[in-house]
Amino acid sequence: MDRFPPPVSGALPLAGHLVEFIREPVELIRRGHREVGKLFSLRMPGRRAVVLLGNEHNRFFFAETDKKLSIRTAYPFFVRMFSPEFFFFAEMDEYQRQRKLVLPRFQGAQLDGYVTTMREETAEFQRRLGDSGEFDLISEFGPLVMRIAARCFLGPDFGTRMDRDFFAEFRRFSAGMNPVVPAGLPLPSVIRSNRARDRLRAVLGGMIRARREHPVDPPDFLQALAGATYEDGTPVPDLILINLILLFTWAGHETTAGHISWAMVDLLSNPAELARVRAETAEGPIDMAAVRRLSHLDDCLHESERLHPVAHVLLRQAAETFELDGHVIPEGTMVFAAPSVSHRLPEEHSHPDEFRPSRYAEGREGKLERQALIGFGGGLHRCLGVHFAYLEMKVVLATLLRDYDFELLDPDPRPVPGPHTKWPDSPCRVRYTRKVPAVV
Ligand code: HEM
Repeated sequence: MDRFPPPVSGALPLAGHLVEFIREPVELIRRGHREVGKLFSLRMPGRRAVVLLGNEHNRFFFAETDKKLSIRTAYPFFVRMFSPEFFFFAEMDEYQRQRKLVLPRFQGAQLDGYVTTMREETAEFQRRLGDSGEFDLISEFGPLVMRIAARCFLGPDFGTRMDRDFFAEFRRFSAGMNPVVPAGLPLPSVIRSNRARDRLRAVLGGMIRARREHPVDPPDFLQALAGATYEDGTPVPDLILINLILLFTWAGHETTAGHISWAMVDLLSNPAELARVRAETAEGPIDMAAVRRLSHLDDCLHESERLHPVAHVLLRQAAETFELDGHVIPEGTMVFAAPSVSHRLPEEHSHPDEFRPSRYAEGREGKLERQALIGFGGGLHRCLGVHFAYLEMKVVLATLLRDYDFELLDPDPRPVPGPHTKWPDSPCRVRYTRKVPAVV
């Protein structure tokens, strides 16, 4: 097929680009851009693969999702972790039905209810930190984010039902995600993940049944799900409800912990920007009204999303053969978008490698810069938890930066190698000293 997009160099005889993709996907895609441009191919054993870069191609990628490009068949490991006919693995009608159940819980005033939990968990985190010391960002932010998600989605009593095992169990479940190896391969990590999934399902099922027998008022996230029906009044099967809770806890924990860690690194490496954020957080408790005023922190978080998108590649599969830029993309081809590379194209972002939150300032240019960000995806499947994640990152960072002085002990960390979520590689430690008495 000579109209297939040209390949990047470096394919090995049998493995093609697979080994390099597993080790350093971002470097490989950057080289593809340098050598070929914004549309090129990778050689993967037994599969065709192409990479799309830049704003125009990103628009195509999201606009054609569920049309020429399928998200349903793109992440096969997801079916094993959850189930067929669940969320974006389901037919469009069923996906929309399930999405409508939860969308309101992540919008508008509903989000305000999570702020109290986020503040309480951050205060508890600070109690554990004490007045001074050192910590590795991802090792500490990981459990903090997990606790926040568990309490927001499972309620205050999740700890008594799950105890510390919940976190270990959840990590085992999550470690079964592997975007590269074939879904059916019985790797030890996959077997452990399946067992953890089954145990988590049993506990979550018990919690849902308990809420039906003993409802809480006002209803929280779990209560709302326990009593949920579809629009036509049909009850929602328990397996769908359980999977939704697993999905939200899973989809948000490594990603959010990674993003907060990068934001911390970026702010501590840019004292002038940090000073502006501190000025916004100087007074009073970090409640919803305060969060709404944190516009510079918001810009900084967007800049960290641009420079270090933790979901560094997104995947679709060609649902039919189509033409793009004069090339032919056959049905079945894996199609990648790569925020990690697109976000730093010099022709689309000025000073692409510099931390410049002012690029999002009011006005047309600032708006265009924001629209070019795809760290949370785009179109219909844009991250359902984006507002939750931004809220959480603001509450945690604003509180910590208000109350502590930090120093970055491992400057300029590299992203963790490999195909998974790209957080800063350890060690990435900070030293901290409390500067004000706690305000809770
Ligand atoms: C910094 C944190 C996060 C990042 C970077 C992130 C990133 C993403 C991205 C890139 C997608 C689109 C995937 C694709 O198009 O292939 C996505 C989808 C999704 N995310 Fe997030 N996410 C984050 C936090 C969260 C949180 C906190 C939740 C839930 C509470 C969540 C739930 C979801 C769900 C349910 C989808 C699927 C949406 C759909 O297909 O309709 N995410 N996320």
